[in-house]
Amino acid sequence: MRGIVASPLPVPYKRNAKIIPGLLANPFNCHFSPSLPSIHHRSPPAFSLTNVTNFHSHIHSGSCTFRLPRHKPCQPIRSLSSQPSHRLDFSPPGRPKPTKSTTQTQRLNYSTISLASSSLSRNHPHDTRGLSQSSKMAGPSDSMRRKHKVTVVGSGNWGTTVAKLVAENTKEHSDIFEEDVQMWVYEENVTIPSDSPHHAAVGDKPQKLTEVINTYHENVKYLPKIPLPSNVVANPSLVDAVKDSSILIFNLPHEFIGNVCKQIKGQILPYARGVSCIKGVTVTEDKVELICEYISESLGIYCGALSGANIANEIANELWCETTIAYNTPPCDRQGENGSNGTNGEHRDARGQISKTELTPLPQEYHPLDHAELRKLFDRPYFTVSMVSDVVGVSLAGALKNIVALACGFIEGHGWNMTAKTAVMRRGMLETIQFCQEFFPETIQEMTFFESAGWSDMIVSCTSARNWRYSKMAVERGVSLYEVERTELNGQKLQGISTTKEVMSFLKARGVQDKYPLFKAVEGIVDGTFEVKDIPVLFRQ
Ligand SMILES: NC(=O)c1ccc[n+]([C@@H]2O[C@H](COP(=O)([O-])OP(=O)(O)OC[C@H]3O[C@@H](n4cnc5c(N)ncnc54)[C@H](O)[C@@H]3O)[C@@H](O)[C@H]2O)c1
Ligand SMILES: O=P(O)(O)OC[C@H](O)CO
Repeated sequence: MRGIVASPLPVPYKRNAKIIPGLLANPFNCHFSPSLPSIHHRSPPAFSLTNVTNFHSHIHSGSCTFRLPRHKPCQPIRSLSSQPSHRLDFSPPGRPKPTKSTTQTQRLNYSTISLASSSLSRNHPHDTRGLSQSSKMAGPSDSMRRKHKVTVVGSGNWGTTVAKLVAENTKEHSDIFEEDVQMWVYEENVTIPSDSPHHAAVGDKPQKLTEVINTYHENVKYLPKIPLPSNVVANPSLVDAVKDSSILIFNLPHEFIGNVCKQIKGQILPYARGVSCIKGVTVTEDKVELICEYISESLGIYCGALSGANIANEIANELWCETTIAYNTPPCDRQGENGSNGTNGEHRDARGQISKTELTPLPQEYHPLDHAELRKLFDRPYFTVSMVSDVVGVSLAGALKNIVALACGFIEGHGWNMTAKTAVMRRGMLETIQFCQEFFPETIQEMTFFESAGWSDMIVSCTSARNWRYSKMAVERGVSLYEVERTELNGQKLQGISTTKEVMSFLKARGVQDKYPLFKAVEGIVDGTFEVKDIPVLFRQ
């Protein structure tokens, strides 16, 4: 995996302006209402950046219509009731509807186009209909089943927040999960802040972060002032933290995942399953890989992806939001009615191909692990989980929005406001979708961009998350992003710079960087070869 080699952002972000050619116009006309009570569509929207003209969107009440470019044939408009699979599922704050609702199942089926051949349907990796029921009918009774042990690998701002909510759920579902949740902490010495109630006990004497967490049940450095459940167990040993865990939740800045995987390869249960909450990509020479795929291949396990419009501090304070989990239960984890696993360890990768990684089936003595169980692990009254199958859309939307968030910070730091930012968000989303279509055409499902992992994350990231906030600050202060990260973030990481560098190095290796003018401009601004003031020029070409 390539390291992060972003050169420091030169002070002014301006001189030597280079005009970058060719932002493309837009592919679809979209009308939508904020409440989206129904959707009428002519066909799944085509988001291609080619053949596109006159993008415009406006809000009106009552419906959302995707209009294809004129030359494309349209199917008859069907009402929501006759086409529930396209329905956007808005659960109100509080407990979500039962997992196996018709809507949910049918919506999941929409995300199956590339693999939905009849010969595959029996072990269709995306089809979860009735799975829990059959799983529960088969094999040992629930009370006899082995519980899943859960480890969160990472303990930053988001890692600690996810450990908190997962630990609340393991307690609540202690029939399925072991109550204690291991949380691997990259050990460091911390000083307890003077305004903390724990300060009096130790003063300014440096303490080990793991000991502080386990004593005071608070991550004073990365998630201060949030009480953690006592069943979150901080562990400074990575190998010990993952030992015997059947569920591994990866949650650390993406630049560290390579080293983590190296350390735990061969040290985990062969049938462990993963969920990556990491927003980023890995690039090796001219190959781009999803983080969850990288984890799968490095460790020989299946790994899904969690991503959404999620500001850790808000969720830690139990302010409601939603998220998206993409998980394709491997066929070998589906227990048949006779209690036997469905197949050998074959499963499909993010490109829809048979994966080179042969999985070890999850033993039947365990509770099955599918959408229903994952929802039990992650869903909270303040954290509504939507389960989908599109790992590509969920992973890449989560990674690429960080590039766009930097652009929006630059824009605002320059003095422009919300209207300019929405223009940049729109362009950024088009390039994101183009990227997915160009490099993962086999499996990408455009409806994913209407999940929390899609547009919602784009909006929140460009208006209130760290990559936006600190790139704005860097421009306002005329200092580099690295400088701001070092002085303002107290050890937290901005994922946008490294993602920009990695994505651009991949695009350049392919010779297609000019097809992504906004991404290219962000790299130019970071490197000092493009001026923020010239961003509008991109929109005129
Ligand atoms: N913070 C959020 O609001 C949020 C929300 C959603 C997703 N995410 C994503 O979650 C992932 C994790 O981010 P975060 O916010 O928890 O992290 P963070 O930026 O808050 O913290 C940095 C973490 O990296 C660890 N670290 C430092 N050096 C390390 C090393 N050499 N090896 C391993 N770990 C090291 C630190 O101990 C710390 O836990 C990122 O991909 C991020 O984009 C973050
Ligand atoms: O704070 P950021 O910029 O890392 O973004 C946090 C989340 O990804 C927003 O959904």
